[in-house]
Amino acid sequence: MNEILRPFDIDFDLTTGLSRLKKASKRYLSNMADMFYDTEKAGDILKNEDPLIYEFYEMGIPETVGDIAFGTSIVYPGKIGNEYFMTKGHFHTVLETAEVYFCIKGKGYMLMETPEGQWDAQEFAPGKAVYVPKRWAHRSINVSPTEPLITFFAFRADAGHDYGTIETKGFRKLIVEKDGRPVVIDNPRWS
Ligand SMILES: O=P(O)(O)OC[C@H]1O[C@H](O)[C@H](O)[C@@H](O)[C@@H]1O
Ligand SMILES: [Fe+2]
Repeated sequence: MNEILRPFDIDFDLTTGLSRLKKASKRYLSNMADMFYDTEKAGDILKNEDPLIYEFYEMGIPETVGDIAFGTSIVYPGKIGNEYFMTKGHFHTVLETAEVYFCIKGKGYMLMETPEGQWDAQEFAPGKAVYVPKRWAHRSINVSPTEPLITFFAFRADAGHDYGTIETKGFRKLIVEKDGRPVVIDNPRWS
């Protein structure tokens, strides 16, 4: 079906990243417990609580060529062990599709890697845009102890999400806190 949308607008609050008009999708620790490398720590936390790690908007844009999917993504502050709260991260199913993120609030990184093993981490700060080229898997990471990381994203609406690779192998690199600062380390569980 080639649905064509009418023009519309939507609000995103610059302090919370949330819209008053739409409901966000929420990911709790229980939805991604074994994506944090310290799975034992994640298990311990889950015995008492199930923290909200991030929220993002799926606007229901048709997944057709020529459409652009967009929304905000809000990663909350926190850590599992010394690994910061982050999104699951994904490749695009149509690998040859890029994405752009604009940081509205907070402090963090976009961690990226290609299937061939290149990796990169670009800093998020308010007013900075990060370009995720085609072929690069991407994960947002919030390194602030107090503030949410709020980004606005836009990508080709038919790109799709490929979670499988990241769910089974993880990213080659992790961003963790060491001596009070974020550092990039090799993922001990990557294989
Ligand atoms: O899909 P995740 O890796 O869980 O990240 C959550 C969301 O983050 C970003 O903002 C992307 O642009 C969305 O397409 C994605 O679904
Ligand atoms: Fe994406």
